[in-house]
Amino acid sequence: MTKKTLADLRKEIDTLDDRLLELLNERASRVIEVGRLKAGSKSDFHVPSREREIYERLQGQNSGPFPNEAVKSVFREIISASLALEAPMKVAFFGPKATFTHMATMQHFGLSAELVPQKSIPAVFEEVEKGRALYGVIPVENSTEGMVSHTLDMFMDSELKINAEILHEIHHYLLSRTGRIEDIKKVCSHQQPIAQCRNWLAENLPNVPVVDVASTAVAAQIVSEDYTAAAIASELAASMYDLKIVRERIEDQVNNFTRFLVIGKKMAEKSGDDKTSLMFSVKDEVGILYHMLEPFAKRGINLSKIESRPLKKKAWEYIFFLDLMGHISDPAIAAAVQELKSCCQFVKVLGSYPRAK
Ligand SMILES: C=C(O[C@@H]1C=C(C(=O)O)C=C[C@H]1O)C(=O)O
Repeated sequence: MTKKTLADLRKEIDTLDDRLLELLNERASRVIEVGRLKAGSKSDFHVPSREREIYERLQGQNSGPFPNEAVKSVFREIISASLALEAPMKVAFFGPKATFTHMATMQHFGLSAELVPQKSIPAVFEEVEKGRALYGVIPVENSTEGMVSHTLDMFMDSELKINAEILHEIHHYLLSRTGRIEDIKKVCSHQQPIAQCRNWLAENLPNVPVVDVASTAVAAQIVSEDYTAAAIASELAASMYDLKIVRERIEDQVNNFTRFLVIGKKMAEKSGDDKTSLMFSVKDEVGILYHMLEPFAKRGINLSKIESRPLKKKAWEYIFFLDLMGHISDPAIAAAVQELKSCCQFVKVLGSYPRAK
């Protein structure tokens, strides 16, 4: 058999791409039909449980060599683009553009959703509450810096539900106009990334002043107008502000993850591998901390997090935030939450949603 030449192989790839494109258009026309049916029955356009089913089915049957992770990324974009044909989907996120929240939002919703940056966490809640966006994305905790208390506080007065969580690995990039480390006379960033890259800066740019600014995106913007400055920011900021990467992954700590929440008006459907978030305040009694955990312990329910925040309206009273494994529609969890109500002033279910992997 004669060996295929580069030209032969490229010709075959072109034919395969033609078939893929044809199939994508065939798929898109079915999605448009689904959209018409949904409009007729007034049902939800965006169905995350169906999307999950598609990813899981395809990843389960993929025999390679196309990587399984890429199956999900490719189909996320196909679904994102198809969904945009049914109805435009607006998602508000805590901006500005090129922040880690922006990257996490793109990772979750794909590139065809309309992503709208908001100036504050309360503004994200408001966009969703007023129906101007279908979902909102906000940061809730960082594996090295801890909880974003502002996000937790917002749930005290809001009826929005947590629909999903997104785990995003944080990498910091040193960016500048020239891309040359010797040109750098000043480094700008938000105080959190500065703290997370402290050792790297001390070792590599010991005599360069570090200036803290409002966000990594503001830092990137400053640097886009100053050849002697560098920003610590996301990889996305490099392309958005036309900057060069001086050094990549300069964070001191490996395994630096931020967890984001997707909020919406409805409760997410059960996926079979879910988490539930609760918020409650307890009566001021002896042994109350023991009693509030008892309903979960005796049913063998796994708690993954407990946080307390001062109840602002009253000194020395606290609100608890609890994450547990399982869905609120599971009988054991529903019973535990019911029992918790007997020792609490109030209990609010913030949402049941698929656990991020
Ligand atoms: C086509 C549908 O609508 C949307 C688009 C999907 C897709 O492209 O496969 C899947 C789920 C929905 O978010 C559907 O509900 O089946």
